[in-house]
Amino acid sequence: MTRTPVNVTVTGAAGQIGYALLFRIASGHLLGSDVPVKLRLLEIPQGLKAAEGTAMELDDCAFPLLRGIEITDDPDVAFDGANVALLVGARPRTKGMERGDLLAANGGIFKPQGKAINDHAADDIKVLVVGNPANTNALIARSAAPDVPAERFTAMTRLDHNRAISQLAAKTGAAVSDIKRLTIWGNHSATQYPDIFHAEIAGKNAAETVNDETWLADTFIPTVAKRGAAIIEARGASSAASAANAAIDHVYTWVNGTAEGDWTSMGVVSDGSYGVAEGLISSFPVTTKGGAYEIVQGLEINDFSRTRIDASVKELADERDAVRELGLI
Ligand SMILES: NC(=O)C1=CN([C@@H]2O[C@H](COP(=O)(O)OP(=O)(O)OC[C@H]3O[C@@H](n4cnc5c(N)ncnc54)[C@H](O)[C@@H]3O)[C@@H](O)[C@H]2O)C=CC1
Ligand SMILES: O=C([O-])CC(=O)C(=O)O
Repeated sequence: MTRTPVNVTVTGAAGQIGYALLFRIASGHLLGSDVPVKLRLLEIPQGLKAAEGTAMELDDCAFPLLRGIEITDDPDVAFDGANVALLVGARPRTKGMERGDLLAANGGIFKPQGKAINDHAADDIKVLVVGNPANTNALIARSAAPDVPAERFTAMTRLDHNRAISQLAAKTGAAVSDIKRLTIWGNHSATQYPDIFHAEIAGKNAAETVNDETWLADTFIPTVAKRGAAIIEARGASSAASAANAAIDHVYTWVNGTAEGDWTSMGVVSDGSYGVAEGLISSFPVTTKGGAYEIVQGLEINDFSRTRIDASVKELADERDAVRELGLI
């Protein structure tokens, strides 16, 4: 049977994450090894030539699942009929730029993109925002798309989730595949909270297995939360391949489901669960099935976790207030 290709739009396609991401989408890792895709690459005018170069390389791979590539600097064209949108392109913070300036600059990108998604995307559109500040950029895009169900806008905390699993595996000597039910709460920023109190290592509670609150507070949490900065320091450039890998994992899990007994972390619109103000796009533990996700309910939150979740959610609320003041939402 010939399947209809899925339209996948990638913004910031000529950037470093784009370069690591596009080949894996085209080879079937985003949606599945039997799902053909059509790529739409959105860039700013200065990025179009480099995007064309990447498209030439994609052609040269002769990927059987890749059914077309279109390159444009027009969001209305890029999101026309889009089923999946990966919003990677963002304005990086430059020297002397205040946080408010960064939010304003990104508002100029994510507001029109949200509107273009609202007006042109397919009814089943799923959006992943990677570009930083990812949670608040997702909030801006979502607010500009009132006709799209709010739960279709998500922000990426899967890289943090994967980083936390890897750190926990290294600490305990466990295999990565033995670690389940880890949670990233809050913002994709240094305030994020990687929570191992509900995690399991080979079926045993992770916090009890580790049994070392000093390591948890002073090593594990800051290592995961500041990993992005450590990569920049070491590599001289921000995480690209691991970020692309996490974007693939995020969408693949959203579309294809979490394993029985496990969950993942996604930045999703809060319904008020766990005291996170309704409407904020915050990271939660979620299960996915049939292309939809649900926030895991009923987890007991201890004092150690509560303080840290609250701090990260407060930062999200502050960012929301700042973009509201700027008229972006
Ligand atoms: N959520 C997460 O876990 C992570 C997020 N990031 C973020 O992802 C973003 C992209 O990172 P890189 O690829 O390394 O950056 P990059 O600077 O290499 O590429 C960004 C690309 O976006 C393009 N762009 C800028 N404005 C655009 C617009 N309005 N429409 C379309 N394209 C536009 C630029 O021309 C550039 O080609 C950054 O904001 C970075 O901070 C990076 C790592 C992890
Ligand atoms: O810190 C950055 O700029 C990139 C990022 O989001 C990460 O690696 O987590």
